[in-house]
Amino acid sequence: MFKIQTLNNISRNGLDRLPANLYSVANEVAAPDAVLVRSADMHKAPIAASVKAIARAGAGTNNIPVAEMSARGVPVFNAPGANANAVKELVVAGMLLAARNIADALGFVRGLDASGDLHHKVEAEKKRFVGTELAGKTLGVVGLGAIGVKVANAAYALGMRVIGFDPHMTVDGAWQLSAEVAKAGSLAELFAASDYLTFHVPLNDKTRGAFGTQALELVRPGVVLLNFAREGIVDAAALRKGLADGRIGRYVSDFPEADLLGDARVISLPHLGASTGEAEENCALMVVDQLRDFLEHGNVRNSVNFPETRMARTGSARICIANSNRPNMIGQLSHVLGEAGVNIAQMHNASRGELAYSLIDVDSPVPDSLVAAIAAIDGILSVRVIGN
Ligand SMILES: NC(=O)c1ccc[n+]([C@@H]2O[C@H](COP(=O)([O-])OP(=O)(O)OC[C@H]3O[C@@H](n4cnc5c(N)ncnc54)[C@H](O)[C@@H]3O)[C@@H](O)[C@H]2O)c1
Ligand SMILES: O=C(O)[C@H](O)COP(=O)(O)O
Repeated sequence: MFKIQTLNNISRNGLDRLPANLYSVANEVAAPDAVLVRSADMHKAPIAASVKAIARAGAGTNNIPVAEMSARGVPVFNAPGANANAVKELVVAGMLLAARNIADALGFVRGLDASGDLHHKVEAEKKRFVGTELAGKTLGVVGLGAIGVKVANAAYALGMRVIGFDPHMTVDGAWQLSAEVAKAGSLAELFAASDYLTFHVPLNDKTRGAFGTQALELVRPGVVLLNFAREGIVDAAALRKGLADGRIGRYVSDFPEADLLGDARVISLPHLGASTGEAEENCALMVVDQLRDFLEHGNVRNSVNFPETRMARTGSARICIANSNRPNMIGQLSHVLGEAGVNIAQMHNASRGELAYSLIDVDSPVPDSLVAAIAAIDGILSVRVIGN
């Protein structure tokens, strides 16, 4: 029986894919085998030594101590693209909210006194909310991954000119991107050309503050800045300076900030990007399937720290080993197996950066003494036996 701890609400349809005879699922679990999480901050509390995998039912994994998990030989999974359409739709809504002054206009109507001539009040005041159209404006998209590509294509379909920047774009992403989206040679070029600017990059040491004081010098006065990625992508000081001097016309964000709540130029949503029934279900289905494949077979799909590793089972016991990616690890492993008289039926080894992962199917049961001998090899991060 595998014990799964959920740190957030996970879509029921996903959890229903965990058969009750094999899995128990709860919020509070002693010694869980795996954790299912969305945005809960896993940096704050220690992660139990029993945890063999963490599955993020969403895209961003900055709430998970991925490097620490790598050092422990624990894979972190996510659900690439599973919530991208939901975010795309909200970004389009965000551009429209800003362009047409919709939040202010709604506030005005909500505050109207129902008595008297409503029609007159509406017609007299509507000039306060005159907006602009998206068509013909230029959108700059930073990060052309699952979300950025969809946003770029949608904006083009709305009649916008679109320019994008992503130095690490995948071939799949390039196939999906409209040929009409122009490629910016640099961030500076993109900043200078954009009426609307949207970020769709993960938060990490390279992207933190990607919109900072330098960007502020380059952007068009009155630019509409959209941040549906992560709060830290937009530098706090640059944002406040840009709003104060009018360089930033509007800031539309999924991450409300306390001191900007009352600022009419700031439109904040409560981290709603992926909050649709469809996206929540897509994410949960994807990561639950990946988690099961890992726990039951050791296979790795869509991990952010482990290499893709899949091998059909031979029906015998399987040893799953994560180790530091350095010379002679396989040599030492096969030596230890040979010493224990255990024959390798088939094996698959893959590496990613500093980590390597092996699946070894063997012809006979794996004694505890062999597991201990493998674990004792210098550089072994984790070892697990399935189907003994
Ligand atoms: N608001 C929400 O609810 C919500 C929902 C989903 C994702 N997100 C955030 O959006 C991010 C992107 O999601 P995604 O599904 O598109 O991820 P993704 O991995 O498909 O795409 C990210 C893209 O950013 C690019 N990139 C990385 N560093 C870059 C840099 N320095 N400059 C330019 N491009 C760079 C990558 O090459 C990749 O193409 C997530 O990491 C997450 O933080 C937010
Ligand atoms: O990175 C993500 O997938 C989003 O930020 C969604 O977060 P959520 O699952 O907490 O809605």
